[in-house]
Amino acid sequence: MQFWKMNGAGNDFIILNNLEERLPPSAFPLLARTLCTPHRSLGADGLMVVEQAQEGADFKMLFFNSDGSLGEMCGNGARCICRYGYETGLSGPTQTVETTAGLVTGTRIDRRQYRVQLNSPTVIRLHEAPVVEGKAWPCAYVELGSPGLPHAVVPYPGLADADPQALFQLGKAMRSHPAFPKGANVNFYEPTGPDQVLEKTFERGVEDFTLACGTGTGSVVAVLTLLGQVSGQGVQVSMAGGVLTIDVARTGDRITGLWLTGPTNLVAKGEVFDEELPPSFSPCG
Ligand SMILES: N[C@H](CCC[C@H](N)C(=O)O)C(=O)O
Repeated sequence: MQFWKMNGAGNDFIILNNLEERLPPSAFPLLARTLCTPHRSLGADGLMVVEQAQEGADFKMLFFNSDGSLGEMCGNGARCICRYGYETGLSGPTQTVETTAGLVTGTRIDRRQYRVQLNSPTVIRLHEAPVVEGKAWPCAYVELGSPGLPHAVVPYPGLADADPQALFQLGKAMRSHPAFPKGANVNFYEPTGPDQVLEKTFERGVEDFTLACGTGTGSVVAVLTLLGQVSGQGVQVSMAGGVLTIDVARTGDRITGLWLTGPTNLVAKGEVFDEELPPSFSPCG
C-alpha cells in the first residue's frame, strides 16, 4: 500500500490513492485509526483517501479523522490533496475535488502554497451561548457545506496565555455540547491586530488541539467579517503550526465565498507495512 505523508501548517495527513489500492470502503475507519496512531504507526490527524469522482470533478477525497470517524471536509487536507492531485497528474494547476460536504476547488500558487475555495457556510448562528459547568460561553456556530462540517467560534480573551489544561477541558466539553448535535470543532480565537487573529482549535475526531485547522480559520473569519471585526480580505490567522490566510466574499448578511491559502509540506512517500493491520491489508496476507 503506497502512501504520502503531508501536512498543511502542521495539520498532518496520510494520503492513500484508492484508484490504485482498491480497498473496500469498510476498511477505511480501521485503517485511519491504525495508521494515525503516533508512536505505533505513521501518526497523523487524519487519513485521506482518493477515489473516483461522481460529479465530473478531478477526483474525490474521503476524509477520516484519527479516531476513524468520517469528516465532511478538511481545509488543510484539501490544500494538501490538491498538491497531491497536481503532482500525481490527477489534475492540472487548478483542481476540482469532490468532498462529502460538496465541491472544493483548488489553485496551485507555487510549489508549496495552495489555495482552496472552502464550502460556503450553510448555517451561521451568531448568538449561541452553551453553558459549561454553570458558565455561558457566548459564541457562534457555523457549518460549511452540505452535509455541513460543524464549527463553534468562541472568543477567548487572553488566548495566547491561556492555561492549556483549562482550555483542553473547555474544548472537550464544548466539542460534545448538546447545543451542537453533530458535535463541533471548537475554535478559540482572539483578535491581535487589524485583520490579525490568533486561533487554537480543539478538533472533533482527533479529540485534542491540532496545530492548525483550515475550515476552522475560515469559520472564524466568516463570523468576524459578519460582526464587522475584520475586513474579510487577506485576514491572517496564526495557529501553533503556522499562518493561514482567509479571504471572504459577502453579499449583505450572507457569506458567498471563503478562500483558504497556506503552505503544504510533503514529508514522505512510501509503502505501508504496519504489521498491526489485519492480514488482509498486508502484501503477504
Ligand atoms: N483540520 C481540518 C478539519 C477536520 C475536521 C474534522 N476534525 C471533523 O470535524 O470531522 C481542516 O483543516 O479544516
